[in-house]
Amino acid sequence: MIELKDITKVYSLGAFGRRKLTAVDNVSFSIREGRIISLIGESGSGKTTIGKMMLKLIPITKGKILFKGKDVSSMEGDKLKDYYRSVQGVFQDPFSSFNPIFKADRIFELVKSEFFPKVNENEWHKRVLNALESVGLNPKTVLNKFPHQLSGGQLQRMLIARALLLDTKFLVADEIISMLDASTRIDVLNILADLKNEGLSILFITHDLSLGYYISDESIILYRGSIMEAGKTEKVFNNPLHPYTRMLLDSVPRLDKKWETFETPERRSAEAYEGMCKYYDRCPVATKECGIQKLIEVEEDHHVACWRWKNVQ
Ligand SMILES: Nc1ncnc2c1ncn2[C@@H]1O[C@H](COP(=O)(O)OP(=O)(O)OP(=O)(O)O)[C@@H](O)[C@H]1O
Repeated sequence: MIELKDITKVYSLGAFGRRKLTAVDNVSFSIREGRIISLIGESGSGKTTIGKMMLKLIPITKGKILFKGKDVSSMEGDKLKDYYRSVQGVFQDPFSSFNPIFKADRIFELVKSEFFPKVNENEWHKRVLNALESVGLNPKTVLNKFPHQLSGGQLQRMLIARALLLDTKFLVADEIISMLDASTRIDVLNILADLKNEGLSILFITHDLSLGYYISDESIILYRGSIMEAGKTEKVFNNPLHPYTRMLLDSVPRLDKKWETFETPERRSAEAYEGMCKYYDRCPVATKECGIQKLIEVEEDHHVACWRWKNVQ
């Protein structure tokens, strides 16, 4: 349904934009209907940049994004509007998506005036009630309230309801539960799982491995803008073959284990990894032969960007 082909994003930095930063480097993946893919990586690995390019919030430097086979970058006017009926995003901080001086349900009125001006008020009200109920919200508790009178979890669910009003087929969910407390997190995760069962596809952006494992069919592990490992979630998590994925999984705190210090390999110097694998400076199994790595299929539905994957213990 949505396909990223060799996507690269280079940001210009500094006063005259002379310094360049490659935030996303030749990334390709696709998401089919009714699937959840987790995009997992530490801060700065390029997750949000990928989500923003998919939502056309920032331009792509190189590569293509196809939605149902059509190039997204050339969409304008009515075609772009159609795209936004199908593809929507929900972001980490629900408070920043609401204007504090207006009631929170104004987000629904804006959807109506922008996308459904001809739908009559009664019909629209019914649609809003349905959307709220499908994300587990009682309309009486959330309608007619200002954002500060609602909790982060309620606001986040209202944003998901807003996306549903648009008949969304694909949702970019960028760290949407990081700011919620544990019990609300599970509620929102379960809502996403229900929506997936109804055919919604989701790019679930997270730095939290356990959330990715809990919810997704497939997982992509990103490091410095490149995919290190990707595949079916069970394969990536139960048989991690990239040293970076191993390191990430080893650093997840476990309830049955007390904290202990790990020996981290000494970092190699930054110059030493010019033309080398992106993980070269931290990798415990790296050798001087580790050039720029491409994804290799190591088994069905499991790809790893490490030629030494057999040496990863
Ligand atoms: N507008 C921008 N201009 C310049 N550099 C940017 C811009 N936006 C992001 N970056 C840089 O691009 C890299 C990737 O950022 P991005 O926000 O995509 O990462 P992330 O994995 O989503 O991180 P986080 O989990 O902290 O949100 C980072 O080094 C960041 O500093």
